[in-house]
Formats: sequence, C-alpha cells, structure tokens
Amino acid sequence: MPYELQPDGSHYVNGAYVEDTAGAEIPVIFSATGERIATLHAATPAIVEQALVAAEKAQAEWAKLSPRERGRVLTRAAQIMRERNHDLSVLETYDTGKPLQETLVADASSAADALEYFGGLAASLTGEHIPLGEDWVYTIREPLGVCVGIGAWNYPTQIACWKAAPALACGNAMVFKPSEATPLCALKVAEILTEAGAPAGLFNVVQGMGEVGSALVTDPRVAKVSLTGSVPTGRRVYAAAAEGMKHVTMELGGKSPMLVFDDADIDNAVGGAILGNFYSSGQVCSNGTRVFVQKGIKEAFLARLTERLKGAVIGDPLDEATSFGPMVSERQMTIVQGFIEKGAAEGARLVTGGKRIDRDGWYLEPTVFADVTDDMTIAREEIFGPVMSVLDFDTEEEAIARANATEYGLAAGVFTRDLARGHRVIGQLRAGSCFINSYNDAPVEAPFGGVKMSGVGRENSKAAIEHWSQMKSVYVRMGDVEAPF
Ligand SMILES: NC(=O)c1ccc[n+]([C@@H]2O[C@H](COP(=O)([O-])OP(=O)(O)OC[C@H]3O[C@@H](n4cnc5c(N)ncnc54)[C@H](O)[C@@H]3O)[C@@H](O)[C@H]2O)c1
Ligand SMILES: O=CCc1c[nH]cn1
Repeated sequence: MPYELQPDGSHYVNGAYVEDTAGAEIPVIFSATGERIATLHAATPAIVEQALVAAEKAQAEWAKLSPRERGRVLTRAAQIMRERNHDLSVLETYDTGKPLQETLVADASSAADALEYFGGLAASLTGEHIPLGEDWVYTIREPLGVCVGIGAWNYPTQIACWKAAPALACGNAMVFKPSEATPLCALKVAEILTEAGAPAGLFNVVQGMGEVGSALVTDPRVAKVSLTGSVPTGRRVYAAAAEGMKHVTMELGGKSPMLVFDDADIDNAVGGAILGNFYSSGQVCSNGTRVFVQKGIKEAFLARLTERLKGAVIGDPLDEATSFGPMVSERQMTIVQGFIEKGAAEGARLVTGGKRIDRDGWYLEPTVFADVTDDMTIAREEIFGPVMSVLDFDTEEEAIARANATEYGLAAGVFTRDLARGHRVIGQLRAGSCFINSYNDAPVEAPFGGVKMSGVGRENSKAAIEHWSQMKSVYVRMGDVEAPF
C-alpha cells in the first residue's frame, strides 16, 4: 500500500504526529511536474519545546536499557525498512525527484544498512580496564544526551538514519530537522522507529527553515549537533554550537577531484565520472566534479563519455526505466543554470548538454565542459547539479598539486591500472573519502566525511561512535589516601 503523500501532521513528536498551523507554510513540490503534493508547516516555538522535552525524557529511559536491547530496536527498524523499501523509495522519489531506479537501491536500503550496522554494534561499545599496579582506571562509554540532526535535501531518508542510527545506538535521543525542501521522508523513519519499539520521544522530527534549526542548535539542553549541508550553513551552525561548547559533526560541501591517468581503463573511468557527476542529477556532496584527465587520453575519454551519455534515460522519475531525473527544485535548477552560463562566458568548451529540458518540472541536461582551467568559477565552486568540468594535465605531481588547490576536502578519486601509483596519489590527496578505480561508493562500514572546509567528524563505521558518545574515566584506589595534611 503506497504511502499517502500528505502526512497526518507536519511533525513527529513524542511518538505521534503533531500539527501547529501557526507555523509558516512549507509546500512540498514534486520536482518532475511542479505540482504541489503536500503542505506542511514549520515548527513553532511550542513544537520545538515539545520535541526537546520529549527527547530529554526518552533519553533518560533509553540510556538505562542494556545496549543489546537498544540494538534490537534498531535492527527491527532496519528489517521493517527493508520490507517497505518499495513504498519508502516511491516516497523518496516524490520528496526529491530522484529516479525510482536509484531510490530503490540507495536510500531506504542505505538507511536500513545504518540501522542494522549500529544495532549490531551497540552491545560491543564498551570501555576499557587500565591497570596501574595496585590501583586501576576503568572507562565507561556514555551517551551525550539530546542530539540534534539537521539534514540537506539530497538524501532525506539516508541522512536521517546515518545520524539517528549511531546516535541511538550510543544511548542518545534525537530531534531531527529535515531540509524544508524534502520534509516527508524523515517522518516515515520516525514512524518506523516507534513501530520497532523505540520509546516515545526518542526520535522526533520537527520541520522548518534555518530559524528552526538555529533554535535547536542554541538550546542549552542540546549536547550535540550534526549538520549535513553547505559550507556557509556549516560555518554558522558550528559557531552557534561552539557558544554552548556542544559536540559537532559537520558533513558539508565539496569540489572533489577525480584523476584519470593515461593508463586507466577508459570505460571504468568514464563510468566513475558518470556516477560522480550525474547520479541523483549531480546532487551528491562527494561528487568528483573536477575531472582531471591526462592529456594522452583526453579526447578518447571525452568521445566515450559523450557516447555513453546518450544512453541516459531522461524522464518520469517514477518510471523505473528512467535513469536521470529533475533537479530537486526550481531554485536549485536556476542556481545550476547560472553556473552553466558562467562556464561558457569564462571560456570553457561545452561538449554536451547545457540546456533546460523542454518538459514540465526542473530538468537540466547532463552537461560536460572541457578545457576548463583552475581559475574558472565552475572549477572552483560547488555547483550541486549535473555539470562536469574536465581539466587536462601532464604529470602526476601537477595533477596532485592542482587537485589539492581548493578549500574543500570531501572526496577524491584516481583511475589508473598502476596500483602503486593509485595508492601513492591517494596518499597525497587531501580528502576524507577516497576511491581507487571507483567512485562514490558509501558502504556503512566505511567512514564518511571531509577535511578542510568540507567538515569535521565522520559518519558511518566504527569511527562514528567516537562522535556520538563520550568517555568517562574512573580512578579506583585500592589502598589508603596519602594527603599532605
Ligand atoms: N558532506 C555530506 O555528507 C553532505 C551530504 C549531502 C549534502 N551536503 C551538502 O549540502 C548542501 C546542499 O544541501 P542544502 O542546500 O540543503 O544545504 P543548506 O546548507 O542550505 O541547508 C542544510 C540544512 O541546514 C538548515 N539550516 C540553514 N540555516 C541554518 C541555521 N542557521 N541553523 C541551523 N540550520 C540551518 C537548512 O534548513 C537545512 O535543513 C551542499 O553543499 C552539499 O554538498 C553534504
Ligand atoms: O550526498 C552525500 C552523501 C552520500 C554520498 N554517497 C551517498 N550519499
């Protein structure tokens, strides 16, 4: 039974849907048609208060459960999510416009992976015993308390679960604010967690724009803030969190390099470049949007890329045959069109695409620019749309230096048949999530996150545990206390 698009309330607080129509209207638009499919409201201060009170109460109970019991709830939620994958994927497609072909394999399933992984890990999150001769110290891994998650619009289900799963496994509660552009999916995550046995108030969803996020970040009851968003928002949220000395995870933007050497398998390199630029219509944070191609294979690479792009099936994202859908919103489409105009005006060679597609909704053609130079706007700024910049290079040293000449450091990739070179180059690229002869894989077992302006902290993997828990150390004296007086 597919989900109703209009939820029973805008927010999910204390285990139930709630509404307060005094909050600003949030229209939900299906980006493939421009039609309004639901109307929600931003959280009022009263809703934010209810969510924080509920989270505080639930966290105190939740932290008293054994980690194994907590893990069982997460594992059950993962199972429910897998059983409902089709309906959740359809909802994700309505929320974001991403093709069902993608959402069926990359969204609720990735979210379920996180719930399953951290559910399984919960019982093994222990402290240690540190012998000191007669005395000893033991450590206890403790929850942080009430945590806030704030999401971007490109992966609404995945982002909610990449944050909630480790947070809850560690004994925290969460108030999650989705992006105002994609408010629907996180509500289903909340419903499923309740169904799986999470206590009321453990995972709450409140809708709204920046002001609602800001009210959560600055609340003294909040111990940690995890943001997925742009660098400018990250700067503001990090600074606000610092005022309250809160823990943070910042998953921010990027302008990641992909280096293709002369000896690369050309079809694999082209495949990586397609995945790293056109999947989700280019709206992926870790995309390799600066494709440095060694001069010896540049023309062959461009020819093969152009050929393969003809295979993109552009159309209704609800049709499983469609492999390339619309941008998330008219606003995002307009921003990307502005970058395409700048690319052409600054002298880049348009190889293919560049135009809006003549149909309802916010569709742009997959676009490739060649002869891009490092100083061009399209080579420096994050575009977050289907625009690939191809730059050429002569030597390994030159490619590494130019790849690193950016304020970002989210991801990086290298394509070469020489594995020694692959490891040598990756070792010198300043980025958090790297790939050799592949691009954009994000399994839950691998740490995900950036360096430099792309962020701090890591999601997924055992590394995430460090960011959702804190250590208490306990010194135990076995003999008498010797005091000077
Ligand atoms: N590194 C990652 O894992 C990752 C993943 C996905 C997207 N992103 C990045 O996200 C960006 C695109 O998403 P976006 O346009 O939604 O980003 P955005 O920065 O505009 O918004 C992100 C979220 O922050 C909220 N927000 C805005 N101002 C706030 C404030 N002052 N206080 C608290 N919350 C506030 C927004 O309402 C939204 O929910 C891109 O830069 C992309 O690279 C990063
Ligand atoms: O958008 C960024 C997060 C991500 C990368 N790959 C899948 N999800």
